Amino acid sequence: MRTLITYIMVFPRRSAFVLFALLVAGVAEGLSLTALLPLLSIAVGESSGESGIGKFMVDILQKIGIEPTLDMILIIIVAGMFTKGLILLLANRQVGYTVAHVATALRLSLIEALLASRWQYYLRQPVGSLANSVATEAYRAANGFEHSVIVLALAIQVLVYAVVAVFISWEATLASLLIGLFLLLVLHRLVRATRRAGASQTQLLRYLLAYLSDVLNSVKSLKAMARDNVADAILHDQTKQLEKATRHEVMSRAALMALQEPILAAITAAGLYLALVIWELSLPEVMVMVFLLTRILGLLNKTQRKYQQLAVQESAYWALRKAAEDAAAAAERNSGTGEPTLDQHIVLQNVQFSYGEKSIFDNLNLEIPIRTFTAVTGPSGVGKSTLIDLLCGLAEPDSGEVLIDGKPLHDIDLRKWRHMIGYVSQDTILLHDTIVNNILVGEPALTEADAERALRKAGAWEFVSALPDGMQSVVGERGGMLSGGQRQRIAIARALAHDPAFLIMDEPTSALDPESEKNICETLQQLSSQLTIIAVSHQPAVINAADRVFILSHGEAKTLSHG
Ligand SMILES: Nc1ncnc2c1ncn2[C@@H]1O[C@H](COP(=O)(O)OP(=O)(O)OP(=O)(O)O)[C@@H](O)[C@H]1O
Repeated sequence: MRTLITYIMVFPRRSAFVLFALLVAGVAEGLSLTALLPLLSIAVGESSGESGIGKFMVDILQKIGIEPTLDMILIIIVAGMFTKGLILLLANRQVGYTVAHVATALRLSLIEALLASRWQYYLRQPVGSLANSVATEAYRAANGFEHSVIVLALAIQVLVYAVVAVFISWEATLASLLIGLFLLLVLHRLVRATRRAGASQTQLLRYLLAYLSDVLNSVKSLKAMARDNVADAILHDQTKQLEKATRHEVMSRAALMALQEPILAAITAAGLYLALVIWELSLPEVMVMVFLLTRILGLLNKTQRKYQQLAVQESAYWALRKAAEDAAAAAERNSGTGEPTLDQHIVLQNVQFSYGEKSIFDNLNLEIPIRTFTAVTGPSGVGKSTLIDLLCGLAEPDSGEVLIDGKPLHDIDLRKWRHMIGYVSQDTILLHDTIVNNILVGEPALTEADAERALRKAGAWEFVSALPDGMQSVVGERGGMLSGGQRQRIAIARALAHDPAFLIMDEPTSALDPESEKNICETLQQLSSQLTIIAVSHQPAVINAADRVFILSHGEAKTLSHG
């Protein structure tokens, strides 16, 4: 029930629209069936001109100039059904479009919240379970939306039907509704069982996909050590559990379907016996009772089946919504509005930083003047990458300041500051695409001329222009058709394409041979006359090429002087 209400509150306009479409279809059906009333009134022995709803219908028909003969009434019923079919077609189309829209809206809300979340939060999210949220959960949640609107439309239809039925026989209507409610209550256990099965499917799918993506990412090393069977066993086990949950769902669904009809038949048979044998009602009266009973109960049964389907899918909606809400709660702070400039220096002043209990910097102080090449070195795990995160605003100091031209970074518009940064990560992965696309990576503001200029600056133009297809050459899977040094130059060109003022490089030469490393270092030295560079590195060649070197140790930075 909560899901149903929530869906409608989250998508009010679309729900109203779909509901309206479904109701119009229902009313069309209702109207065409109302035309049955004169027939029924004849059936119960009322002469069509005397009293009640039959007379009402006859009057209306006569007023619009239609004589209520049997053939005319039958034509109206059939025409009504055709109209209903047409309206239903339009309504279903609307439902389909809306479901697609709901899935897209849910996906986007999660993706946007995640991309806007703090880096530390983002790092903790398993990729597989995110992929699962965006793919399966959004799809299931959108189907849940469809079912909830249908449940609502059917419930309203039951109500409308009951109102019409009261005019024919209030006793039969009351009896139908009471029996219907009793049936709903008796079979509700099956709905609850389906809900539990749906919730465990949602949970298991998350685990399974999170684990699967981890395994697939490291499959080579697992295979090489013949340990893929362990992963295989775990995946096998999780898949089996998922199958079990699906079986429970299928069983409850099938049981509900299977039980509804016989119970309904038994009730109808008992009613018939009572009416005909014990109460000795007339056959036409009994016919009316049976007609209303089966119609109302049929609709109620259908409502419950749809509600059961909603119960399977609702957990996907809640899981997805929780993921999006958690990500939104962990949104990156960007309260700064200051316009960034980089005309003087970047300074870290008395910076303290820790990951939870683990202290990384106690009192970090360092200065990076503009148009210099600064190298940062230190033992593994000392906090070099963390320093870079602080400079980009991906991490915030617990105390102390990151100052850009003397302005605290938290007062500066973070996005504008990041636009001024060119970043080359430790593990740059080139896309299986052309060189130019690898440099522009879809940035609409950049042109091929920017890519060429960046390649020249990165010292890569010589080898790129010598390729048969130049910048249009495809680099292969992960850039496999280029050498390590060439890949690194493409990565540098990518970081330079938007003309950054500050170039950050994490281990720029760790995978290179001495010759390529020397070339990259020369390029960085040349570039430092135009922009500010910081490179994290263990490599002596980089340290020697830099203008200034800081060694991180014990939470502080010490300057290394060299000639
Ligand atoms: N997101 C995180 N949550 C908790 N601890 C972290 C996180 N990121 C890094 N650490 C820890 O903080 C310490 C510093 O990590 P960092 O990656 O900055 O070191 P590093 O000097 O760059 O190491 P390396 O040279 O091995 O890349 C490490 O001990 C690491 O385990």
